[in-house]
Amino acid sequence: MSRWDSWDESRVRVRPNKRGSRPRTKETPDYSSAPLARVVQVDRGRYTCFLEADASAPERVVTAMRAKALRRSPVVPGDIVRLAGDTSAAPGTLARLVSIEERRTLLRRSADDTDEAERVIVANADQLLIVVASADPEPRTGFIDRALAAAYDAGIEPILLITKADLAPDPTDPAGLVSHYAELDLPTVISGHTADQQLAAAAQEQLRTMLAGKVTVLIGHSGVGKSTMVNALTGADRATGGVNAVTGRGRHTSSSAVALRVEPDGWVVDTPGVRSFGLAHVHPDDVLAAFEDLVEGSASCEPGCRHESPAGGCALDEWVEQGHAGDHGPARLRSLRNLLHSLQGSPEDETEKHLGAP
Ligand SMILES: Nc1nc2c(ncn2[C@@H]2O[C@H](COP(=O)(O)OP(=O)(O)OP(=O)(O)O)[C@@H](O)[C@H]2O)c(=O)[nH]1
Ligand SMILES: [Zn+2]
Repeated sequence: MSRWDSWDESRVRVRPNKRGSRPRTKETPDYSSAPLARVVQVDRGRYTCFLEADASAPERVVTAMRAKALRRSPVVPGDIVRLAGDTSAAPGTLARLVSIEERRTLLRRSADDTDEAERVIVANADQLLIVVASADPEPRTGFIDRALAAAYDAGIEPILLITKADLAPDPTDPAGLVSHYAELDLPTVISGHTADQQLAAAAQEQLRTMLAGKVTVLIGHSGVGKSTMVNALTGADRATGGVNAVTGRGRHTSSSAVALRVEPDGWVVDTPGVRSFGLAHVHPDDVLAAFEDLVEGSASCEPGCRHESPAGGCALDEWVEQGHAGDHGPARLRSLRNLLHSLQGSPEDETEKHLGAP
């Protein structure tokens, strides 16, 4: 056990509050003036945190460990935390992570669909960027539907990124995905290589605009082009599949999510170990809530309706037939049912085979 693990929070001396007014016990020190930081990576009990510039220091990346009092509190990338102790970021220093701010959103997954024990992937995300390739590998709507359901459940805005449009016969609607999701109000970006194997600039600019000021989580199967896009947007030098094929070694040094900055004020979170979602924790009503044009129609559903069919007591079919959701109502209901159906399917392989792994 390191000395950090045995650090007793109750014995930490805290400087007297300047205002001198707030009561404080030695069991619960007041950390409300400790600097806030964003957790960008978690690796075996070490938390890499990003601190904005303040009066005393420029922006910096600080490594922290959890204070004893937080030993049972999960801390995930995207968490906003307070740091005490040495926050200088000088080599060899460790700060103490002393509190976790309330999370605005939580992107979770279940270990599998029958396991209710859910796991948090990322905190405080605003957007989920669902990345699929036009081809190589072929896109699967089941994967997209599951990701959409997870996003709606978490209250996170989904965006669809279709890569490798250069490999598609119709680059304006690669793999027919644009028309397939036409009823969903799903912002969609289409990207591809130009003739000289460079990423088309237009898609990068479009994404850059959508990512500004937001925390955006990327999810997609191996090889769809996530690293290629992340590198282009962040300037980060993350290994890509191509490089990897040359070295023949597994490319991920860590399977944990990592947040990278998109200048000037956006963040992308890459989730190398997560390729799909178990959705056991997602309730149909949380998915329905994202369908603002349909949700009102559920007022006449049987209590506890899972919105599967009129036979099951669902009032949505009648509502849509009566035209309440407009011309697109029937198609929207079909989209909703696709997503709800995906809640029952089994999750795809969540573990990823690393290139070069035995
Ligand atoms: N033709 C084409 N190839 C692309 C495009 N974007 C990426 N690629 C290639 O697809 C391969 C995989 O890209 P990566 O960025 O490593 O994919 P990834 O999603 O990060 O894959 P993992 O790291 O395994 O999860 C690389 O050889 C890229 O050069 C594209 O728009 N068009
Ligand atoms: Zn219903």
